[in-house]
Amino acid sequence: MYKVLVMDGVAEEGLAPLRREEDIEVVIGRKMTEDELVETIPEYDALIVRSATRVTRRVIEAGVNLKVIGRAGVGVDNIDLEAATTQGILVVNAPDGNTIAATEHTIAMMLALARNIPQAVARLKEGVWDKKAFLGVELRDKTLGIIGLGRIGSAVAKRAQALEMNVIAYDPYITEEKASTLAVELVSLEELFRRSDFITVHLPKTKESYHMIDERAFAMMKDGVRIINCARGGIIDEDALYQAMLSGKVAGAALDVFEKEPCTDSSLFSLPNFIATPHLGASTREAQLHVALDVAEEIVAALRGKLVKNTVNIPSINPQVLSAVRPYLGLAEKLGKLQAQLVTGRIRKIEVIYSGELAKQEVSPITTAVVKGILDPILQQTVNFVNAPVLAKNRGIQVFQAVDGEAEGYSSLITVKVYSDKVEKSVAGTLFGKEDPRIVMVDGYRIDVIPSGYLLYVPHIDKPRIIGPVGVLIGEHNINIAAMQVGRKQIGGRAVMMLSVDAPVPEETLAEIARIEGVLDVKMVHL
Ligand SMILES: NC(=O)c1ccc[n+]([C@@H]2O[C@H](COP(=O)([O-])OP(=O)(O)OC[C@H]3O[C@@H](n4cnc5c(N)ncnc54)[C@H](O)[C@@H]3O)[C@@H](O)[C@H]2O)c1
Ligand SMILES: O=C(O)[C@H](O)COP(=O)(O)O
Repeated sequence: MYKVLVMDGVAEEGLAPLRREEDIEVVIGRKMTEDELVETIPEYDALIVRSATRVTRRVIEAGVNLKVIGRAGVGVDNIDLEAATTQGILVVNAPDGNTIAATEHTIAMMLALARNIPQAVARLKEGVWDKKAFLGVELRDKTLGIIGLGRIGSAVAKRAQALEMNVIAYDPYITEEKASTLAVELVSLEELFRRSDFITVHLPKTKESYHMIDERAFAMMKDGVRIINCARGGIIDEDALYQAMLSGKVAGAALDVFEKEPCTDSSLFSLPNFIATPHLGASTREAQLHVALDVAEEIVAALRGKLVKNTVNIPSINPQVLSAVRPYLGLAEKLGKLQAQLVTGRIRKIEVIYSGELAKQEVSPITTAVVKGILDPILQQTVNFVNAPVLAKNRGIQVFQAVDGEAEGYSSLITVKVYSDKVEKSVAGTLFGKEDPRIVMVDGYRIDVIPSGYLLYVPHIDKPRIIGPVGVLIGEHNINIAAMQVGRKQIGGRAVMMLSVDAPVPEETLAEIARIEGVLDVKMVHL
């Protein structure tokens, strides 16, 4: 008998796929503290949550019988994925079921903001019939700037166009073709800030997007801009938003999400032109039914050992193919991740070339691992071995796989070429022995680097007074250099330097390195 614990008020009707299984018992859990959950979890085989329950490392480590954790929704920021993976627990989510709900909530927030609806309702309920205080603005002919043109951003664009708004977007990870099928003009972030009357964010919270809308960003915006966030708290700097609203720069803001949730006290609440909802984006009957059904089906499949579509942390591949290619999957993903950090511009094409022994194998899971590595840092949606090719296709990225007999002296070689609208970059890797991964080539230059931790990539001109000064600058910041590799093709020509460092090199130091004469570029990479 399997036991499934369902938390956070996941929709009952959506649990039907679990309830109809005779050997699955469904238990609806009440709100619990971490300690209580740690005490409760050992008897369960599966756990289903929304965003309220924090599935911490302690909870996961206590879940000695846990096989799968299901998130009835998109964001898995409340689940310690690393702990789950280490523990061999599958994490699944339901990324599509609440797209429309979040989209419609965004449109509702935009209209409520434009027409002061929440404020007018509140005043009327106080018994005041005040028409003068709530003069609104129309959406027609206004410019809506969408940051993040994924599932929700695209759906918001369509609806805003129906409201006769001009839609522009910033999303450096989608192609022009994808944007043009939506009839959306892709612009730089600065241009979006300068041109938009309304700005809405629909991207994941990442290191890159954290406080993306800050004091500097507000300064670039039009006077009287209106801001909406139905994505994740923290993308907008709430203190900077407060100041920008106080000064009148921002005419109104609507937040569904906050940096700290639940948020019941904020300086923003004192501003009359600020409206908010308590993370209601996904809270429609339809969305809750869809996400619950999706996740319940996934849990049944996972408990039966069947193929699971929306895995967050573990690949789902045919076991026979997996055992042949498994040793290369980690390397392939790292090569993809490396490319994602080295390439600038919109990626159009990924080419994975297999040489040597590997060319005789069924290599498509390895290609998928490369694509996963490239898309993973970019997308909020879980990228896994099942959906990575579809996600690449949907984003207009072509993926090619080829074999080539020439393995440059290695028993097997994986070469990953990425073509963007700005650059063409090639990296290659191999396994030393059975499972010792190495990056052995960058842009045709031979190197030998372990793909792990922090790497500093410095293409330069092969001449004296480059390697030393780079080392000195890093050393001055007390950062230890663990290894260094230099590859060149001819004396005095172009060369690449790859340093393994024990900590990230600060931005200012990267700028100093870039200023060394003969240094052509500098990039910090984390693998
Ligand atoms: N309020 C809610 O209840 C609710 C409901 C559902 C989803 N969400 C949130 O909405 C957001 C969007 O969800 P989605 O399903 O559309 O995700 P998605 O993965 O389909 O789309 C995210 C988009 O953001 C883009 N992106 C990534 N980093 C970027 C960056 N630095 N700058 C610009 N664009 C960037 C990606 O290219 C992608 O197109 C997520 O944060 C998700 O957690 C909130
Ligand atoms: O990530 C999500 O799916 C949304 O933020 C919704 O979260 P919720 O299920 O807690 O409403």
